[in-house]
Amino acid sequence: MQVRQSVTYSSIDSKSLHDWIVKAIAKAQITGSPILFSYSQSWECINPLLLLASKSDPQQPKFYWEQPNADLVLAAAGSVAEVSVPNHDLSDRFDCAKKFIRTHLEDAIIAKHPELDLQRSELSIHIFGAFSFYRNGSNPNEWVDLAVPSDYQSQYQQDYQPAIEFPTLLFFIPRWMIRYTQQACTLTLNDYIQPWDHADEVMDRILNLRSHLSESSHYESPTVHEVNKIIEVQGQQIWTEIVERALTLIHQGHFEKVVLARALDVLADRDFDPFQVLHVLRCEYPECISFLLDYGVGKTFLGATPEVVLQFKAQSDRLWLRSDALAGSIERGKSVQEDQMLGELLLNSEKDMREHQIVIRSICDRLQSMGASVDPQVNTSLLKLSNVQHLHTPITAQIDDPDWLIALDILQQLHPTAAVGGEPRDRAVCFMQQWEACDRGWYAAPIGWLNGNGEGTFGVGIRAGYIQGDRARIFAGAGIVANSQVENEQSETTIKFAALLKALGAI
Ligand SMILES: C=C(O[C@H]1C=CC=C(C(=O)O)[C@@H]1O)C(=O)O
Repeated sequence: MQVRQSVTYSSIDSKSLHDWIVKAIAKAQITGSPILFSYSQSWECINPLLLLASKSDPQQPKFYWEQPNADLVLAAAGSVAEVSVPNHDLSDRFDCAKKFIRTHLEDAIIAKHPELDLQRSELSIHIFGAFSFYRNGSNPNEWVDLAVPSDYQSQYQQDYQPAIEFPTLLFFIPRWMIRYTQQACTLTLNDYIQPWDHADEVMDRILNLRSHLSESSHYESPTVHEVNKIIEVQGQQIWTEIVERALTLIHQGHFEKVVLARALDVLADRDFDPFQVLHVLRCEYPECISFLLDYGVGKTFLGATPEVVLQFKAQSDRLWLRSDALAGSIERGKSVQEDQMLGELLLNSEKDMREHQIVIRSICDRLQSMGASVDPQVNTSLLKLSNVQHLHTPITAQIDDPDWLIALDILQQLHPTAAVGGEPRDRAVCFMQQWEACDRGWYAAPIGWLNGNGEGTFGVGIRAGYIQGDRARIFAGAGIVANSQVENEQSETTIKFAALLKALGAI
């Protein structure tokens, strides 16, 4: 990927910026604590992904989000504040996320270039991050009847400890962010201002960063790698046995549905370039959200997800909510006729509709349990992606609450939906945690952004994987219900893997 990046910017109003900084220092002195300061101006940017690739330091956190159907691209790097909850920490991660947001956004000063054509209420500090699939401290031994036999554990699981460990919560406020829509492109620079800071020094810090971003740059992807090995982490035979075991438990009434994932390790002769991989995904899957999260330690989680677990927007004392029910899959046809025939087959499949209805029901029940009123109008249609088609039902709801941070409680309640967990959830998740050989990490978990205006979107981290140097671990899961056929579920996951395998240059 060798593309010239040319960036220009409108001339900054130094006087106005200086005045804002003086105000922020005065506020920091009055409160006796640092103040988050955010400055936005219009920006001209040809390609935010290239800007991120060329201007971010490998040690810095980075986030990229491209959602064509919402006309939104966000690219951000660096960190002025972050919170992470490691695996062994038993704190409530959703509570930690809420505290983090409150602490940092409460007294923040939000400033803008006088010529930026946006209301101050439209500007906001954005926070990016992800949760892991499993909550910390969850106990997989809760139901002995779902437990794995000890010989299975020793035989298959010990070699497959996660190669890459991700925290159960990671949220960060970036040092800079590009927000790109068809109408406008804005650059936001964030800084923490201390009571003892001098306005001129803060000005220098902000202007230096802006100049760095505005210098024309050039990004050249590292030499093209070659994939030399693909390893099925658990072995196909074992996955088949797990699906059979799940089917037995479904027939015995232990649960109705469980979503079981396979993982592949893809090894190359040199390092993968995550930006290049994401670039392929964003071109191939424009109906999906392309995302990348790298928390600055050489590990990147990326993918192109067709599924939103929660989108929210605060308006007065009300929060508008949307969640996707996505479950039931079939391949794409080689001709228009075959494709239509396969689509009809999926829409009329009793097994797939049942699998899908379980997801709709579980999302609606959980929204209602939080006090939300769910819109009764639900329409199921086909979502066609390059490699696969799905049954898709968007669910919308509203909740009256003056505190938009209730969105995080709702997210906690929704995750994992029955599209990536199962039903009843606790039993299904207990089974998955014990039988799947490798930790899901951030796979199939919420990843996304929110801002201080009470808006946010969290996608489900599927069609995704981790990249660390010359190795990648990718995941694909399938919902198992009564009447699922093991071979069909296996081929469904193979079709789903194709997205990442292609982007990694493995097929
Ligand atoms: C769990 C995955 O897909 C979910 C989303 C859509 C369709 C699914 C299915 O048909 O099984 C899965 O529930 C995955 O891609 O890893």
